[in-house]
Amino acid sequence: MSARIWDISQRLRPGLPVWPGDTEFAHERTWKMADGSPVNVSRLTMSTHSGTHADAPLHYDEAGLDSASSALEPYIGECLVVDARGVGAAIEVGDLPHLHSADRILFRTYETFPHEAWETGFTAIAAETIKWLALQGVRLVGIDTPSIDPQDSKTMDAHKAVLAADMRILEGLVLDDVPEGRYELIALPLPLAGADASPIRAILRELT
Ligand SMILES: N[C@@H](CC(=O)c1ccccc1NC=O)C(=O)O
Ligand SMILES: [Zn+2]
Ligand SMILES: [Zn+2]
Repeated sequence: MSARIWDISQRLRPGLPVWPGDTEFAHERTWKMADGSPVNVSRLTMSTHSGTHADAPLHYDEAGLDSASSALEPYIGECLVVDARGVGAAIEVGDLPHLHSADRILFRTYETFPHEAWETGFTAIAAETIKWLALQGVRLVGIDTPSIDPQDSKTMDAHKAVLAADMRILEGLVLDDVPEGRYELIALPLPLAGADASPIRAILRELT
């Protein structure tokens, strides 16, 4: 019996809700079998932060690594899924369970993931919480909302705290069907040279 897999990735399709003002998701057929081409080929137009994605340090640090340069270790390995529903504007240190040892933490904040509409006022992560997680040895933090900072943030305090601790970030996860607990995370960024983020196919696999 193979280990159970949870797909925690948004479906990338035209109409995907994106950050206000960001690039809409689109794909266009550039070679068509219907027109006699031997194959169908398409072109994608999308934001680096479309759907479920991994921020690269370059997103919040002009001198930071791009998506093609980051080590892969943070994005694959044991993780802890934490239910943070109802905590309000930001996940505070007091909202955290006793972590034991966790290298990667994923936070669920939505009762139901808003697949069809952009939701403002989403839950962020307080910078103090990022600093505390870094002291616990956490290398990667993930969340089901579009950002670890509030939508109107101009100082990006949580991203700056991630930078100071050289942690990695996943955003736009879909955790509705995932019970709290420990899993194997596989969520690798694409080697997109020069990119500030990368779409990912994020999955959780049951630990055996
Ligand atoms: N997923 C992004 C959201 C974000 O910061 C953003 C995305 C598109 C355009 C502007 C953005 N941020 C601030 O203006 C993040 O890393 O938080
Ligand atoms: Zn992002
Ligand atoms: Zn981010």
